[in-house]
Amino acid sequence: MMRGHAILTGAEMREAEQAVMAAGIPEYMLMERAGAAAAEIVWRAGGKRDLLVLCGPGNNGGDGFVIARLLRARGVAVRVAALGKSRTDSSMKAREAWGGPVENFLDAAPATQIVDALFGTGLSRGLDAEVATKLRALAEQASFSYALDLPSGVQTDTGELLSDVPGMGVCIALGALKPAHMLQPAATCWQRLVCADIGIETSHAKMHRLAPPQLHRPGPAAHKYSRGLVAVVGGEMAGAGLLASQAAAHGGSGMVRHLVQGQVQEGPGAIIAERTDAAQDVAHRLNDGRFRAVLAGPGLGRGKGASDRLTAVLAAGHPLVLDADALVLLAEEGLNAVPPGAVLTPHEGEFVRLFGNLPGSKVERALEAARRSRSTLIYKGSDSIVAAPDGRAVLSPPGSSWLSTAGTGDVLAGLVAARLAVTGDGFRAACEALWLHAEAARRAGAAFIADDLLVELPAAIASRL
Ligand SMILES: NC(=O)C1=CN([C@@H]2O[C@H](COP(=O)(O)OP(=O)(O)OC[C@H]3O[C@@H](n4cnc5c(N)ncnc54)[C@H](OP(=O)(O)O)[C@@H]3O)[C@@H](O)[C@H]2O)[C@@H](O)CC1
Ligand SMILES: Nc1ncnc2c1ncn2[C@@H]1O[C@H](COP(=O)(O)OP(=O)(O)O)[C@@H](O)[C@H]1O
Ligand SMILES: [K+]
Repeated sequence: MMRGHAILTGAEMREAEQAVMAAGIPEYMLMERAGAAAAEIVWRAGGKRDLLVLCGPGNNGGDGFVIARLLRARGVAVRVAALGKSRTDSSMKAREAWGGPVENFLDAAPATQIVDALFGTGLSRGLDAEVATKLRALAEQASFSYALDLPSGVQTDTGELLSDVPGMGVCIALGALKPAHMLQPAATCWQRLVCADIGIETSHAKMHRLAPPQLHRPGPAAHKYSRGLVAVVGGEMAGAGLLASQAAAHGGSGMVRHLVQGQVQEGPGAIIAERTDAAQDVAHRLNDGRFRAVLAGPGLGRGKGASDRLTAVLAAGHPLVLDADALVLLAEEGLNAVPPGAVLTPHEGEFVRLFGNLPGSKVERALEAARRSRSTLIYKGSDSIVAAPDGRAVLSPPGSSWLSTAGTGDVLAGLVAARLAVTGDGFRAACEALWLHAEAARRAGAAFIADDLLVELPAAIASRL
């Protein structure tokens, strides 16, 4: 599977930094690397436009002093404004190397470009109100704004805003991404995110950014069963099952059987829709060893009939994708009812029903839920997370907010079922489906409805072959 950028928490970042230092590279050299990488980004974006670097008391501020020095050397009119004294050895050294005037932050006049190097991963509380207000004013008056590592006020591991954070142009992540670069509300505080390599070892990271998948076209020996047979078990709301089954068909599976409750609705001829009103009809149809994935939940319903259908699904013993009403029904029975090894796709409401109000960041909650349910999760939202019981997590960057419309979750669930049937790997399937879903939404543009995502899926898949 293609791996995206590594994501490290603040503590993991410090450990990685310690490892580099243990290998003989002093902290100040890392600061020079960070400052040089960021200065290059600022130089390419803003050239010789006048620049104000806002430096805090810690190493984030130290990085700022390095940027100021390097861009001054390139002929940029640089001013520096600091929030008090520099308190770390490296930042004192960087300040000394700058050697130029240092204005008082609260008195600083605006500039065409600003670098926010007030606080990074060391932020321990929200900014004082007057500091936050001044930062907003300077950011709003600048044409180019850069947040160094993180915008000041953003909590590194949770993505919470501990104080008011102005919108920034570019966020320059240093060494590795941090959870806040993917999590809401932080992840919408900038227009562009870049990650600067500073030589930190990240190969051990358990968290990664969602990467475009590497997909494969069917080989010459492929046939519909070898490509993966999917069952979508529908219920009371026919439309949801129809959306999910079409997504499963377009998502790359070889064949989709849609087990419908009630009248079979008009749908694509390629999907084998069968009326299976009684739970034993579902059980009978699923008694087929060729199924590589069974999806239940979209439009299932929550009454006795739905519960019986779900029981038949669980008893069949196939690889499972459980969404929507299936999750609500399972939540009523308690976590032990969740079959280990399934892929669960809860939105926030379903997540809380299943797992209660878990503490911690969204990633921590996702990982804890995956561990407790022994299942792979897609914890949905504008910062969807794939989490596995073994501690792996993949975080998706903010996607199209037009996805916030009915039925898009059904499409995602169908896609997961398709990719599970193709790959046989729940975690991989979840990541591939999440990427394809986001890509289909991107291609669909504005004001789409869930059905429009289906039309975009072939192109989304073709783009990754
Ligand atoms: N790790 C790495 O590999 C590398 C890290 N690098 C860089 O280091 C950055 C992390 O540096 P850092 O740890 O010194 O923390 P930083 O964000 O500068 O702030 C800490 C200071 O701020 C203070 N403070 C906190 N909140 C406050 C508030 N609301 N209002 C006022 N004060 C507040 C806090 O004081 P205290 O909480 O103790 O009161 C402390 O004095 C990282 O983001 C990256 O830019 C690179 O140089 C190279 C490689
Ligand atoms: N504001 C948003 N930005 C990006 N994606 C979103 C947003 N809101 C919802 N989504 C995505 O849209 C889908 C909605 O799924 P869900 O809530 O289950 O809807 P439904 O049950 O109606 O299909 C999920 O994939 C979710 O991650
Ligand atoms: K910052």
